[in-house]
Amino acid sequence: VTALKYLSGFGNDFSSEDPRCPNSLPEGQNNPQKCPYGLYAEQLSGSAFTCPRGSNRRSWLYRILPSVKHEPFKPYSQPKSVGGITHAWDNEHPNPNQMRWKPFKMSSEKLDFIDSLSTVCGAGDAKSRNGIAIHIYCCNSSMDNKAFYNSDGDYVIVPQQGDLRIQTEFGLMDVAPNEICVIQQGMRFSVDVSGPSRGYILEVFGVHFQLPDLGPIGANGLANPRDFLTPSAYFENKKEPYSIISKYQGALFVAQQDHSPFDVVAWHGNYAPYKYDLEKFMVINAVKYDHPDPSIFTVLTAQSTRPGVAIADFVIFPPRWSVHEGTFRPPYYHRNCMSEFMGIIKGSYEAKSGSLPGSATLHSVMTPHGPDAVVFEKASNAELKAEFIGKGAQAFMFESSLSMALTKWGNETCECVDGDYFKCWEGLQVHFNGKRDPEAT
Ligand SMILES: O=C(O)Cc1cc(O)ccc1O
Ligand SMILES: [Fe+2]
Repeated sequence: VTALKYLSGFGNDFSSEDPRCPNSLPEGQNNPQKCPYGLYAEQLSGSAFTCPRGSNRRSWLYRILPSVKHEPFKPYSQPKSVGGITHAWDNEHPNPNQMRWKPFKMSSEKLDFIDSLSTVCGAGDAKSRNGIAIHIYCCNSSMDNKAFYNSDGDYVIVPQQGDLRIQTEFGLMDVAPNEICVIQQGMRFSVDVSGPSRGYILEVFGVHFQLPDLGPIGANGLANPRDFLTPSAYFENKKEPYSIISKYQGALFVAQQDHSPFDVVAWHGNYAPYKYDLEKFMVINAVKYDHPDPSIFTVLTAQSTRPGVAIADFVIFPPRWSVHEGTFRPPYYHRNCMSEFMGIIKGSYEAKSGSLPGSATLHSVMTPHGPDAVVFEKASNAELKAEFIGKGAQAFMFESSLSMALTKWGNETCECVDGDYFKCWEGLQVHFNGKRDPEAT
C-alpha cells in the first residue's frame, strides 16, 4: 500500500469496503443473521445510545473476528527510562509558574510510539468523564504486532518530527508534521515510524472534537469540513501473536491475542479517525487594527456543557499576512482564566525570540505571560508595512478551561524544564515618564 485513499468530510456518515471484498457491507441492515464473507458485526459506540442525533456517534465494523477474542488484560509497564503515561497530576504540589520546556529529548534507546509516551500535565478525571491530559512522544521504532486503544478519551496527535503511518481498524492514515490526526476513544491503532519521531498529544475525556461555529464569518472558513480525511477500509488477515494495549483509567494494560486486530473488511458510520493538513487552514485576521483573540485560529474544539467554554481547543498560529495599522502586532500581554499549553511544530513563535521546534510552554490559569522583552522593543518600533509573518513556521496551542497541573515528569524529571524562562521578560523597561507621548495612539 503506497498512496492511500481517504474519505473526505468532517463527521460524515461514511461507508467503506476494502476493494478486495466487494459488497462486504450488509445491505439495508446492521446485523444480518449471516454477514457477507462470514464476517462478524461489531458496533463501536462513541456516544451514549440516546444522544441527540447531532452528537450521536457510532460505527459498525464488519471483521474477521470480534474484538472480544483475547486473553485477559494484565498490567503493562513502559520502559523505566520513560516518564510514562499517568493521570497522577494531583499528586504533585501545584506550580503556577510560567513553564518552558526545551525541545523534548529523543532517546538513543529503541522505543516505539506507545512506550515513549510521557504525560506533561492534565486536569480532571477519566472516571467522571471530564478532563484533559497532554502527552509527548519521542520514538524511533514501529509498533510491531502491537495495537493500542485509549479507553479514557480522544487523542489529537500533533507530529512535530517524523512521518507516521498509522494503521487503524478503519484503515491506514499517513500523518506528517504540519498535519494532525484525531483518534477517538476505543479505536485500535498502531504507529509505524521511519526514523526519530516526536510530537504532542492532546487528550480529552468524555467529549469529542467538533469544528468551531463560524458566527458572522459565515458558512466557510477556518478549517473547512471537506479537508478532513478519514481512512478507507483496509484489513489484514494475520494469524500472529498480537499485544493489545489499553489505557484504562490512566493505567496501561496488555492483552494477548492470536490474530491482528486490524481485520475490519468493511465499516460504516460517523465514528472514525481523521486527519487534517494545517496548511489548508483558511486564515481570518485583522485587516485594519488591533490584535484579535487567538480563537480566530481554532481548528477543533471539545466543548464543555457551558456555552462557549471549551474543555480543550486546538488552535494554530499559521503563516499569514500582517497588515493591521497603528497596532502592537504580536500577542498582547495576557492573564487568562484558561490554561494555555503551546508547542512549536516548525520555525519559531512570534511572541518569543529564538523559540525552537519541539519545545513547549505552559501558562497556567491567571499566570501572566506575553511577548519577551526583545519582541516588545522590536514590535513597538517596527514600521507597520504589510508583512508576511511566520513563513515556514507553525506554532499551536492546547487551550483548556480546566486548571491543568503538572506531572512529576513535566515539573522536573523530564530534564527539559528551562529554569531561565522567566528571564525573557526581565529586560522589559519602564517607558512611563508622566508625559503623554505625541506618537501614541
Ligand atoms: O499566550 C499566547 O502566546 C497565546 C496567545 C496568542 C495570541 O495571539 C493572543 C493571546 C494569546 O493568549
Ligand atoms: Fe495567552
